[in-house]
Amino acid sequence: MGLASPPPRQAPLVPQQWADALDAISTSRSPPIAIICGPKNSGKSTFSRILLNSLLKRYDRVGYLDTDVGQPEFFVPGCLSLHLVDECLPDLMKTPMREPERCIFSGDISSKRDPDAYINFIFQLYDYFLEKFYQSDDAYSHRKALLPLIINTAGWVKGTGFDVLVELLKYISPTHVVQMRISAESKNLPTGAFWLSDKKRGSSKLIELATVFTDSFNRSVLIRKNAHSMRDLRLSDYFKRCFPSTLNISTNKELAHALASIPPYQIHFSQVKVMHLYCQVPKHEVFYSLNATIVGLAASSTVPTSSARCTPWCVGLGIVRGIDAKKGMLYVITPVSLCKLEKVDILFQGFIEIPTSLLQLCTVDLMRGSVLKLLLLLFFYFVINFFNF
Ligand SMILES: Nc1ncnc2c1ncn2[C@@H]1O[C@H](COP(=O)(O)OP(=O)(O)OP(=O)(O)O)[C@@H](O)[C@H]1O
Repeated sequence: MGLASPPPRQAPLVPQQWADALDAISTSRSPPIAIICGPKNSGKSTFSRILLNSLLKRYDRVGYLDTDVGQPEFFVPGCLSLHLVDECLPDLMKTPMREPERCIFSGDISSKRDPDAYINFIFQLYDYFLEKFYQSDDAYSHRKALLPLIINTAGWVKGTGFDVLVELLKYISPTHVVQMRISAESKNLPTGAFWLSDKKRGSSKLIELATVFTDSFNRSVLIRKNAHSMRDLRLSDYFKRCFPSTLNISTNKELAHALASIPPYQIHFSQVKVMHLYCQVPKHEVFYSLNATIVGLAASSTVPTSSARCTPWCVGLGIVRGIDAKKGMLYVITPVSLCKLEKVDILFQGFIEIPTSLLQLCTVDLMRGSVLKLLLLLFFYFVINFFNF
């Protein structure tokens, strides 16, 4: 019987069709490279997580390429990241934040603004995975253990998203393509190997899966997530890492106060190059434009030399808390360790916004400081004037 409104669950439902697919992928002879695609909210992430745990029964480590910049699985919004997971996920309904093996700052929560750059970011992460973890090393008479890879995609079905997916599938040529399908056919991807021209025969195994929840008319019931608040939550969780875990920060208010009082890193303008990813900023405004924004921190020394289209790896995010134009200083808060930070010489700026709850409270804190200063100044002004009089 179908479920009209699925209740919140502690563990995912794994129907037989899903179980068979998991079995087929995880017992394949060579380490699988599986791409999971299909409409939004159709269960791609849930299936990917179950697959991850399933593969960890056979492999010590599993690669996970997170391409959804709007709702990332393991890292922060605006980043594409490659993870090497070596422990089963304890909770399959949500994933904890993880430090990525490699990360690229795209600076946006969608691929639409610059699909070409976005595709190149995925290729760069994939090429890195292939080179490091998917090539046997016969020249040294011992074989590296190859790792399987899961590539979870955003809900790309139509328009630019569809074109991005086609490019991705052509380039990667995965061993398995898992396609989630819902009952509304017009919202699904085409069936079969839609990314290949007729003449070619692909080697990928195609698996089509139905979503798990249906109503009494057998129509798919999709559980929508609040993407905006999930992004804010991820960013808050990330910046909580600026503090020791022993410090009990449970509300956004506490986090905002803590962020407002932490001593920031001081970076001289001359130490960094600012790269605006989606807009041009007049030269004299470049540093001012960073004030109160989130930036991607990267080091030019990390640009992979293998390809012309490569971008420097991102080591993490920072909040530019203030700018002192006279001293030529930027004040940045970040959980990135000092040894990584020392190599950072690029600040990427895109459209990743500081969660409003943090921004308002930070501003209130800063304003409170300014108001106090103003009151003191007024007080001294009146005292001086009073005695002069
Ligand atoms: N097998 C399942 N068991 C329990 N809940 C599920 C299952 N599949 C999906 N859901 C629920 O449906 C919602 C959407 O699932 P999920 O996040 O996996 O979809 P998605 O296709 O990855 O979405 P998006 O494209 O937005 O990233 C989630 O709340 C998830 O918990």
